[in-house]
Amino acid sequence: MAEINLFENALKQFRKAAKVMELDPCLADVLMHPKRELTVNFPVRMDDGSVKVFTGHRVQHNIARGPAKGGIRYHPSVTLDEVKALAFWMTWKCAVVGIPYGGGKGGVAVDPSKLSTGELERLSRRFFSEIQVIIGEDKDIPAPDVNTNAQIMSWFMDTYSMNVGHSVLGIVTGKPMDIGGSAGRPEATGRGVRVVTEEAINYKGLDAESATIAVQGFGNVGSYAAKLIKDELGSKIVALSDVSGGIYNPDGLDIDDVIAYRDQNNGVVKGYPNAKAITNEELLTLDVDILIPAALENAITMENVNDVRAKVIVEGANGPVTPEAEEILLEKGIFIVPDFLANAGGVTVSYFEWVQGLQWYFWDIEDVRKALHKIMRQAFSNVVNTMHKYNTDMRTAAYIVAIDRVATATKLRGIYP
Ligand SMILES: NC(=O)C1=CN([C@@H]2O[C@H](COP(=O)(O)OP(=O)(O)OC[C@H]3O[C@@H](n4cnc5c(N)ncnc54)[C@H](OP(=O)(O)O)[C@@H]3O)[C@@H](O)[C@H]2O)C=CC1
Ligand SMILES: O=C(O)CCC(=O)C(=O)O
Repeated sequence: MAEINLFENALKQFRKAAKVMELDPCLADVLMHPKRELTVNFPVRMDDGSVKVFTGHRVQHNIARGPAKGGIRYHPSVTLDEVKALAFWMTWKCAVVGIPYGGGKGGVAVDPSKLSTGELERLSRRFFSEIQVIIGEDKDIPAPDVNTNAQIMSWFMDTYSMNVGHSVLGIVTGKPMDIGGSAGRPEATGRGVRVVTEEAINYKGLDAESATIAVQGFGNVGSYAAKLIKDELGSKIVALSDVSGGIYNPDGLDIDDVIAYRDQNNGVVKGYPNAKAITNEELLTLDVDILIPAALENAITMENVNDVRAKVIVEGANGPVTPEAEEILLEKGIFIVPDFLANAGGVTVSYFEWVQGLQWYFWDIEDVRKALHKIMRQAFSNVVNTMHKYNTDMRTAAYIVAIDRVATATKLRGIYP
């Protein structure tokens, strides 16, 4: 299979929307370029006394509407192009939900499961110090993404705070609540997925309680999405997976039980007793009402798109469907809630966390959830209305809403006519 360049794919989506909305080509040009790209190669002392050099990146795609915002990922396949694509999507994500940020993203090419806790801490602190030249609570605010978590955010916050000599809560989001994290941030991306799934169910005239759902990826996003959709919408989660493979039960899985099993089983769902084992490939092509890819990018490509049978796809992950595969899904009439709308719940609660940190005043979880639901519902409705207005698909409509906001800010700030 030809190598997929994630940034090129992201630009293809953008160009499609720019054409539909007849965006000024000069503006399109500036909006397609990342503002800053920083690559750092940095040494980390390993437990055996040796020193290894790691490579990481931080990209700020656009800062017209506010500071750059976006997570940091640890994964062996991290590249600059991947981080550029993820930063690009963050710009549209923040704009589509109307929070005052631009887009940023970071990543380190590393398999964290191969590091001891000490090595992971040293790598995290050194990487954060290396990118400190471009980050700041009013410049660029990192957060968790794949394989990073609240502990790593604590090390980031502590490293920055040590370097400047006082505690800076607003430098990073996704922190534990004891050091300025927000109630509801761990569940936030999954909760946002739950809200747009409910909206999609209503929009498509499906019945929430009889709807069958398959979720690929059982980490932060996938596990909370599965739990909240089952608990709050009453839908049947019939299949789940992680990198080790999938599990399937046509009567519906008990998500709390699967989470408990995973937590006692080295973090994997493989071997869960009350279900049949399936592969990740089989999960993606199950005959379900709703498919939620919530693992990594490029899950649905030209290789498997013709086998996809879901009626609705809610993209929990960033970039799970390639542009070519999407055209086929759209021809088949499959309704897709695009990534930067579907998974915007995380950055929305990160925004709440940042605001709380700047004010040193913290909200109750009920207030966080209420504000999140309102923003996600409003964003879904804006995108559906735009889809009808332009007679287009949901992703293109989401780009149109978001591009319009960033273009307006860019024009107001000058330079462009
Ligand atoms: N965390 C957040 O707030 C947000 C995350 N996202 C996006 O959501 C996606 C998931 O992120 P998140 O949940 O945070 O990451 P996590 O690291 O918490 O979880 C990732 C999950 O995906 C699984 N996985 C990895 N590779 C594969 C594969 N090839 N096939 C099946 N499953 C796989 C992992 O399995 P295993 O554990 O076995 O490796 C794990 O269950 C990413 O695209 C991320 O960018 C988007 C918005 C916000
Ligand atoms: O919470 C955040 O700031 C960003 C999370 C993220 O990286 C994403 O939405 O892809």
